[in-house]
Amino acid sequence: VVNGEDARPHSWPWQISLQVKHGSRYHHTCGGTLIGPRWVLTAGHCIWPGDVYRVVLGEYDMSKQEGTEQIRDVLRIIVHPLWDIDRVADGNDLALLKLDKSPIMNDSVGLACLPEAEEIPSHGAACYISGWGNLYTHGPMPDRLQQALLPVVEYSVCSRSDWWGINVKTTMICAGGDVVSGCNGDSGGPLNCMGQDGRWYVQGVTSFVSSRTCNEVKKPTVFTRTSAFTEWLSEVMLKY
Ligand SMILES: CC(C)C[C@H](NC(=O)C(F)(F)F)C(=O)N[C@@H](C)C(=O)Nc1ccc(C(F)(F)F)cc1
Repeated sequence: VVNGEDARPHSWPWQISLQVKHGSRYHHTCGGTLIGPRWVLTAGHCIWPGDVYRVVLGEYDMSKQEGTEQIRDVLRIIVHPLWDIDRVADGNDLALLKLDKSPIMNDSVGLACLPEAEEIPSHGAACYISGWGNLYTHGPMPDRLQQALLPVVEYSVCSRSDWWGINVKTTMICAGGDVVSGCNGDSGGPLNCMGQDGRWYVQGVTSFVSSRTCNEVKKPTVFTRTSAFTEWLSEVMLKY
């Protein structure tokens, strides 16, 4: 997250760290969101065939053992059937991870809400990105979870030719801009928007930023819009 701030510890209890095994060690590769007792939502582009993953919940400061961390193995990975790394602009950048067993729900680990089908956060909606992604383009990863309030950019603006043009679809949400943005390593994490009921909804899954720089003017961060995939999400979680 570029130009964000340290989140208050465990204030986004559904935020997870997706970690990939390299040799004998695991390291953070993407964010994700706990949306069911045994289900984590992340980005399709976070998943590489053959890699071994684990999920760390209740994480805050990556440099410390805080006693709130819970580690789970990934039993099954379902990537959206239409996701294609060579067609990023087509969207569908989603994957569901089934955990070997549910984490213990407590003050540090909890569920995010999924929005209703086709619910679009209004332009004024308060949406926060959260993640351990780079603090700036080619910059360092933070130790502590970062957050930033990202203004939602209407599709009519985001799809202008000098903005994302035809690379943004209505199954995506644009938010942020040239000051605050997501950055590499935030992939798969949530765009947290507060609903009328005062609950937090995961309206987006961090998908892409400009390949030139994370916070580029007229290239807001692009999220997969979860309310466009409610049927697929519920089908998968019911079936597997
Ligand atoms: C691996 C990528 C598919 C996703 C990767 N995502 C991220 O770094 C994050 F954290 F913002 F989610 C990214 O934006 N990386 C930059 C370097 C990139 O490739 N951006 C990008 C790729 C394709 C398009 C498109 F859609 F226009 F084809 C736009 C931006």
